[in-house]
Amino acid sequence: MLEVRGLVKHFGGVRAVDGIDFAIRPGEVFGLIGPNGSGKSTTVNLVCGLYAPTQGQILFQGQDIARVATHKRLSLGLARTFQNIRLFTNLTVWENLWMAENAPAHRAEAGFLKRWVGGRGNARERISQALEFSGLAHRADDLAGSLAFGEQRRLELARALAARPRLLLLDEPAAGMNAEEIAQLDERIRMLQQQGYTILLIEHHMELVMAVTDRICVLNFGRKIAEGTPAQVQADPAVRDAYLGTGA
Ligand SMILES: Nc1ncnc2c1ncn2[C@@H]1O[C@H](COP(=O)(O)OP(=O)(O)OP(=O)(O)O)[C@@H](O)[C@H]1O
Repeated sequence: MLEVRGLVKHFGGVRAVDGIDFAIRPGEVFGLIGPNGSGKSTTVNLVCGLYAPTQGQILFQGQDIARVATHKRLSLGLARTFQNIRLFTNLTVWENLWMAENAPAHRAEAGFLKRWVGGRGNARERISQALEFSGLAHRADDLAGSLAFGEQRRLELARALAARPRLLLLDEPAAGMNAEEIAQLDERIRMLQQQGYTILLIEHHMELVMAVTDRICVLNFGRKIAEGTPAQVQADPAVRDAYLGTGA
């Protein structure tokens, strides 16, 4: 589904990502973890197109997208949520989803009026489903800015889903959430996987990562130090060393 080969990103003298490789299989939940500053966000930004790589390939369904514009990546089926919530706070919940449904990726498919009345494959129906899935149906007409923090995070997820991605990038979705919200997030990630989504999860909350991922890639100082199942990476001395300084 997504393969990263020899990916490098330097910011001046900082080697934020320093030659990493990994491959995500269709239908899996793939975790990307590592201590602060290890290169996770930079990797996600490279994959979704916010940054151009210094070197390396990003293959999405076999096509090298390393130089493809962000909105085109969205149309190919790559959507993300942000670590820092980025919603249109002056629009309603429903309108935020409608904007996503009508992302540049889908604009060419039908005229405005046709889309507005829900002509293109029932956009309204899909928005309803995204609202239902994220537990926000009762807040559809409220301004996004008036939602509680946890609800805004759910709206971020719903918005990414409304773009109908094949690969969903979740950038620290549990940040700032309480235990109950994290349990709900855990459940939602599993449901999305059952529905056929492929997910790249960047997360600091280890319990969540270990519970929902199939495989994990561990970064440290911009390099991959381990890859494997949750059990394998947890038992890896290099990983324990990177996190706790208590390895081999
Ligand atoms: N735009 C930038 N300009 C310069 N340096 C940057 C930039 N973005 C990231 N870096 C540096 O690159 C390195 C990797 O940062 P990155 O944000 O990718 O790490 P991270 O693993 O996502 O960290 P965190 O867990 O704290 O979010 C860090 O040393 C960081 O300071």
